[in-house]
Amino acid sequence: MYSFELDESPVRKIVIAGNWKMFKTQVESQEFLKGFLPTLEDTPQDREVVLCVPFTDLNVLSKSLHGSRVQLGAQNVHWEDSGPYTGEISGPMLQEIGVRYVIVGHSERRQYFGETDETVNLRLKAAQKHGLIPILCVGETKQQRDAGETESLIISQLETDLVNIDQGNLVIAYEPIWAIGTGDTCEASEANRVIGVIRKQLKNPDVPIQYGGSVKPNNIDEIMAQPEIDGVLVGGASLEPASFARIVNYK
Ligand SMILES: O=C(CO)COP(=O)(O)O
Repeated sequence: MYSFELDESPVRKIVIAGNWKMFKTQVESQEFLKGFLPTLEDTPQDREVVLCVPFTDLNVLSKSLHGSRVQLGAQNVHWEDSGPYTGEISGPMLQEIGVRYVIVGHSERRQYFGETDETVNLRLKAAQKHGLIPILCVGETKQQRDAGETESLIISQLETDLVNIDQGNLVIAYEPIWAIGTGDTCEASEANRVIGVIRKQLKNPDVPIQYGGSVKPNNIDEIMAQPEIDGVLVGGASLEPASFARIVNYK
């Protein structure tokens, strides 16, 4: 069984993505690249490296990343192509400036900005319609974990989020909310187990599934050694060139 999985797994893409959240002005983003881009010289080619940056940084980074191996990502996308939606950004706007990935349904959007599984589903469809690869975030709170609801919660998120979504053009990130920004990383073996549960829910078992939540230079090697984990979505540790470089260049 295990060797069967090993034979099958090379088709799964490895995606190492930084989520800058609401950090870095344009000037700061350029400073970051000066330190970060030179560290990618020996990074194995089979790893996709992505930076998901604030909307205001996208245009300038699109130019600075041109010719580099780093893919540009946004952190949200609206479901309409255009319209009276103050404060929102659409798929065509992202696509036109060279954005390749977009985070959808991050727990901070769900928690602070009223994102629901229904709106997550609409945003996923819009991303795919415009040739963007969505990174769908799912994960449980501490309370849900303590109540033994981790699996049922994630299964219910996926059921709604993935209605009519092309699973050939998708990344999923398992981000337990209690592990985000807390330094309280989920045990690598437990993240591996939950990601296995997620994979069983999918029609396409080759969807890359990342782990996110307090990923750091000192735990990346153990996380990436897990057979089910196809990459990471990194918050705080993606803000410093040296720490994100160590993560991207995991052993
Ligand atoms: O939310 C996250 C990535 O999307 C994780 O954030 P931290 O890596 O800062 O815990």
